[in-house]
Amino acid sequence: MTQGRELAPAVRSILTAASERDDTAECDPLAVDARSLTDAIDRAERDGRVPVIAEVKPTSPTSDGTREDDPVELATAMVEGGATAISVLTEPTHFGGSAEALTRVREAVDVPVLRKDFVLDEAGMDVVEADLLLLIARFVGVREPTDSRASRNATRPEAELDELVTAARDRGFQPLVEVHDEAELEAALEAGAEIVGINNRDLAELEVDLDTFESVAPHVPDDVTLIAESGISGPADVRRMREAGADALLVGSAIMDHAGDTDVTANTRALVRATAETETKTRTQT
Ligand SMILES: O=C(O)c1ccccc1NCC(=O)[C@H](O)[C@H](O)COP(=O)(O)O
Repeated sequence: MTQGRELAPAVRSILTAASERDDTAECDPLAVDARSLTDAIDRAERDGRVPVIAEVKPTSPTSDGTREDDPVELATAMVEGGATAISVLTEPTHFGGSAEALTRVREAVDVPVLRKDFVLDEAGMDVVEADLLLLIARFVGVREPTDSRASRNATRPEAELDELVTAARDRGFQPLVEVHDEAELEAALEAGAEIVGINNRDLAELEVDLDTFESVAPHVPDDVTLIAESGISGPADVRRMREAGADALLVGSAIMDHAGDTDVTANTRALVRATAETETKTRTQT
């Protein structure tokens, strides 16, 4: 799915690192007993909370700094602020994440936990248990060329999106398929995705534009759980994404506040309580 436009150098570097990762040791496929995201969203809606998936994101290529806080303390503080689910970056080199952090977070909270990483094939799934697993449509079927001819990963076959969706479900994960445009959405739906994230961050330029969600969301069938990802900076953006049809929002930077080091409970709560009583969802099936 990456044909066409160039990727930002930081994203190329992320993909190269993903291709060369040695945490994808050959091991038995995981068998996960997953916590349901849709049930968690329903609970939030009943409580009058905007469903927010709060992200433990120590740093990133576009962050203003790094937060060194313990991931468990961050995650429990986010849940205290009303988060419906937690996303944990497990990519170590560019995001400061780890599989161990995810495991500790999942043990500490009772909400669903998303593994946010750059999974390119089935072997990449069997690293750590999580309730949801991110699959990025743009990166499926593509492996960055590696200089390391010795890298055993260079010989792993590339997978198709439908195969990865099935493989994730076979392990018990709920696959969250991330898209950025209509073509990727079509591929995600053809692959059988039931949870779709529209990423407002363009991985070619790393620029964020909330218009992306607004333009792609109307093409998402109503029976798909739809998540607005990236660039949601405050309550006004929450309202905007909800009005455009988001069932839930994935928020990292605005909660982590890498530069300001503010209270993640308060930051989460501000988003969870962003909507007034008059909330509308205008997504229509096409
Ligand atoms: O966040 C980045 O800088 C980034 C750069 C390159 C590829 C992916 C990147 N982010 C991954 C994410 O999906 C976000 O962490 C997530 O959607 C939350 O975004 P935000 O609320 O804007 O931090």
